[in-house]
Amino acid sequence: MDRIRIVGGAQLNGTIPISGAKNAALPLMIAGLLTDETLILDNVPRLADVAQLQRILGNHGVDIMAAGKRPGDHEYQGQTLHISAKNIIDTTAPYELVSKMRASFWVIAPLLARMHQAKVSLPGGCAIGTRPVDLLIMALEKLGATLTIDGGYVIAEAPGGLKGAAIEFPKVTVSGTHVALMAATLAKGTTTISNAACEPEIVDVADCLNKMGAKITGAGTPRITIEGVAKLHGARHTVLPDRIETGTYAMAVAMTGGDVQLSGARPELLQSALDVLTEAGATITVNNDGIRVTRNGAGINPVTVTTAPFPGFPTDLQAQLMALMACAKGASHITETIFENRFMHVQELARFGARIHLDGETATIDGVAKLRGAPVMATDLRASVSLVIAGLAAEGETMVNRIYHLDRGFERLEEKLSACGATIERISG
Ligand SMILES: CC(=O)N[C@H]1[C@@H](OP(=O)(O)OP(=O)(O)OC[C@H]2O[C@@H](n3ccc(=O)[nH]c3=O)[C@H](O)[C@@H]2O)O[C@H](CO)[C@@H](O)[C@@H]1O
Ligand SMILES: C=C(OP(=O)(O)O)C(=O)O
Repeated sequence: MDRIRIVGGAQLNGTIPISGAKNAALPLMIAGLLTDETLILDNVPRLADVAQLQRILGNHGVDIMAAGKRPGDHEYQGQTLHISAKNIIDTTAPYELVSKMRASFWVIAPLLARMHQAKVSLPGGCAIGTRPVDLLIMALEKLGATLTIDGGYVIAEAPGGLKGAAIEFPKVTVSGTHVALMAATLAKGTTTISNAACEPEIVDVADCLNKMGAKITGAGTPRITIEGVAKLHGARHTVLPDRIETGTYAMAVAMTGGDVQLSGARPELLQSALDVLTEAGATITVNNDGIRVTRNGAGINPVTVTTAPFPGFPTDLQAQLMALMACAKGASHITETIFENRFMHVQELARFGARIHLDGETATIDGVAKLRGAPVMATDLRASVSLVIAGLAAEGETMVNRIYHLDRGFERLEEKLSACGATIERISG
């Protein structure tokens, strides 16, 4: 199994290009199932999750052509995918494929909307909580589908097609909103989604669906309205920049000190995190090319932060913030409200000498003057990268084991960080 070796202590200085967002690219690829014409997606990141979804879509009969750099592209352009679901040959998404990645479960929505049937294994994904799919099932039932669970599979049927309905989510759910949105585009009549997730990735998917001929208004607000159409067509769409990757590198710079340009980043996608970083003592400047993060000399101020759905502080940056606060001048408090078990990084950060006390959903972090490198490993994506950040700031050598999760969500992590002066390398085997 691959590992990442880091020798910490150096400041980060230079430019980091921000990739397309994993959490937008995945539902956008899935939306390709809604049409028999070709959907072209630009700026798709090269990630293990994207490759895995290509396999899953391939199993349904989808043709995917990947093109790399084109003349005129700058060095770090993401890949372009041509997704053609002309013939869907299989409406089953098997356990072996779906269990590796949570978002793959969402294929249930377009399959049901277009083919009126789907059999999809219950999902896997990051181990950060129980992560049920009851609200996704509720939304599809509201749209007139019949769903049963048998042998670990959700079997969904809507023989006469889906019908528009009023869907109200009792809690904000990104997955529920994606599924309801995609399914409703081809339903007969009008659907309203209340208490919808407002995450930028939902807006990106809605924008793409509208380019494909869907009639969606209100995406980015808690109330989305979808007027169903009989057919969607092909379109071309560019995946928005990854706000979690942006926030992760911003926190890395805040922790090590230095001066880094996050090229292509969009500040409005992570304002709450940028505000927290400013409070912590980093200087954030917005310019034409993205966001510049600097921290010179001064120490890190402690903060009190609670994760919340967008536009609140994202749960996907909670672990990284905790790494940063491990070196703050005083006690910080971080409360996780989205996932009940997203603290797997606490015991690993302790290996660096971090002092973190967990009480229910709140972690108290007593900052220490210096972290020291250590062998560590993590069981989820953002926890893994929090260990990389801690390793960059720690004195001495850190070995991050079991880096499979990192490859799911961070494109060319070692390359981007070494270009800014970090000593970081992948050790294969
Ligand atoms: C691929 C992707 O985009 N993943 C993101 C997505 O995950 P995901 O879409 O899985 O997260 P949700 O917003 O759906 O989950 C939020 C909360 O609702 C609960 N819930 C969800 C569905 C359901 O049927 N029943 C239920 O109880 C979940 O357990 C969780 O406690 O949004 C999360 C919250 O911003 C992010 O951390 C993930 O990175
Ligand atoms: C939790 C995440 O991914 P997933 O929902 O695919 O597990 C994530 O992107 O941080």
